[in-house]
Amino acid sequence: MNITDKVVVITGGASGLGGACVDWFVRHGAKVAVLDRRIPDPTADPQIVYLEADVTQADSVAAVMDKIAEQLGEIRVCINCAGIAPAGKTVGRDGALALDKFRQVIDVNLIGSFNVLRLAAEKMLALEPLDADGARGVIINTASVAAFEGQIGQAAYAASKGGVAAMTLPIARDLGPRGVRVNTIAPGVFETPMMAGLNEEFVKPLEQAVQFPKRLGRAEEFAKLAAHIVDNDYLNGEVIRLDGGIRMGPR
Ligand SMILES: NC(=O)C1=CN([C@@H]2O[C@H](COP(=O)(O)OP(=O)(O)OC[C@H]3O[C@@H](n4cnc5c(N)ncnc54)[C@H](O)[C@@H]3O)[C@@H](O)[C@H]2O)C=CC1
Ligand SMILES: C[C@]12CCC(=O)C=C1CC[C@@H]1[C@@H]2C(=O)C[C@@]2(C)[C@H]1CC[C@]2(O)C(=O)C=O
Repeated sequence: MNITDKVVVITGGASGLGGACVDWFVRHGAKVAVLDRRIPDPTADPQIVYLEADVTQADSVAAVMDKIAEQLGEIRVCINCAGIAPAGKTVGRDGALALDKFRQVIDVNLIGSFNVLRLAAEKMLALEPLDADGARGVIINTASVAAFEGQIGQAAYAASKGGVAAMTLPIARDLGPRGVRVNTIAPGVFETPMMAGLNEEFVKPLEQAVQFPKRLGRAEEFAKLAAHIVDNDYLNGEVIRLDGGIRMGPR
């Protein structure tokens, strides 16, 4: 799908990987709406529509989708980047991990992604196809290499991202017959505010664990893959690692 003039909804677009997608898609002629629970100064870029919502909330996300369709037009692309990555061992110094902490990570990363994509897909399915194949839209989710190699303290995070990876194919099967493709990117370790604040002592070994190039991923590299997924009409139902070949160890 050519992205020029297409409406692209990006969750978590106020920061990091989502923010890089916002920049990339705006630069390449898309109309971008950001859905985030934390909105930057809305006057900063008049080309972008910022809407505040929590991805876990059914009603407010539905209202935001209506508003985007009203303000920008036909929603053709949805990129789910909103997520959280708190760590917590199953049984730590203070005892068993609080169930609410585990639930919150599943709620934001897994249920939040599904909530957004189901409502975006509903909008896409109501649109006319764009080409002879019957293409109506594209959905991109963000998992993590933790879906496959969760580290110590990442039971909740790995479970949430494993869920995102696992739901990719069945959702592609649900929506494919009606012209919507669904793919997931599983990033390795990227330089974003989520990683900011980690000192050299933590970052160096992570960089060394990457096969090549020996550095953290750049957010723009994530955006480039998202753009390729949108552009390549034959890519569907796939989970794509973007990780420089890293395989995470236990810690
Ligand atoms: N940075 C990294 O190394 C990696 C990140 N990821 C995943 O990529 C995605 C983006 O991560 P980063 O850009 O690094 O993080 P980030 O912390 O820079 O950005 C996350 C954004 O999501 C928003 N957000 C969080 N919870 C929300 C909610 N309930 N409703 C609406 N918005 C919400 C935040 O406000 C923030 O703007 C996340 O899903 C993360 O798990 C996956 C693998 C590696
Ligand atoms: C980079 C990690 C793992 C992959 C992912 O999906 C999200 C991440 C952001 C938080 C990082 C994750 C990681 O690799 C371990 C660290 C760096 C984590 C923040 C603290 C962390 O657990 C650590 O410092 C380990 O030494």
